[in-house]
Amino acid sequence: MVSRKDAIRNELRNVRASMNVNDWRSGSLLIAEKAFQVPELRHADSVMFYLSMNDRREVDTAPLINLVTAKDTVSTFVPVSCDRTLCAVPFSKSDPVVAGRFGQPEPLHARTGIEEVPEVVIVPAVAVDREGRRLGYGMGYYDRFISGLRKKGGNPFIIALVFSFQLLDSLLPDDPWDEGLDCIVTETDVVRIYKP
Ligand SMILES: Nc1nc2c(c(=O)[nH]1)N(C=O)[C@@H](CNc1ccc(C(=O)N[C@@H](CCC(=O)O)C(=O)O)cc1)CN2
Ligand SMILES: Nc1ncnc2c1ncn2[C@@H]1O[C@H](COP(=O)(O)OP(=O)(O)OP(=O)(O)O)[C@@H](O)[C@H]1O
Repeated sequence: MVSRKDAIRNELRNVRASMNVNDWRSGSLLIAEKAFQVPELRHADSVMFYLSMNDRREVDTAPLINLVTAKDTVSTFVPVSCDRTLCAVPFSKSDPVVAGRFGQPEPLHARTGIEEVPEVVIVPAVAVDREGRRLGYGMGYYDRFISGLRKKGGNPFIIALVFSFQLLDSLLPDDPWDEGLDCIVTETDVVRIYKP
């Protein structure tokens, strides 16, 4: 049976994959500029990015990585999959990358075992809603990772980067393990989610 999450996921993945390269590139640039206006990111000392799967038209993180790392005091991390969760490994933009298990770029020389909780975590998404729910590829990697950071006592600020067609007006299904977003950035909007 196809769950409601799977149905939305399949539909939005297809729409996204059909974006033409110019719209993807210009949209990603606008999203980077907007995201860099978010104070929590602009002033962060440590940030975890994702390395985008550009063929799938995930929002390209390269322009944002350039903006954030222009200040060379910022520690930057990217995820590598370890067991059923993610590890944050230090990353510089000149580091060589290779395709991971699902085709996601990962640093060739991943230094794991870093316990630091990044102040800001930039997450990819297939779809999000205005209350901060997020759908990914459906394997729960980011949910497990973020809940693990909270168990360590961290309180990272979570920002999703999406194209505006991925920000839905209807609400996504909410499962008990879903970790909420703090902020959503599209080409046209910054949506902050207020949690009472
Ligand atoms: N760019 C990027 N990096 C990322 C993620 C991501 O969503 N995007 N991740 C987010 O978690 C983590 C990697 N996890 C991923 C999990 C599944 C798939 C994926 O494409 N799955 C296949 C199905 C694979 C299978 O069933 O064996 C698919 O959906 O087509 C990709 C990444 C960390 N790095
Ligand atoms: N904290 C957690 N502990 C144990 N299992 C979890 C946890 N979070 C998620 N899962 C499992 O992960 C699976 C996928 O969850 P979901 O469909 O919400 O993924 P997603 O948010 O779309 O994926 P991703 O986070 O990888 O981008 C679920 O079957 C769920 O049981």
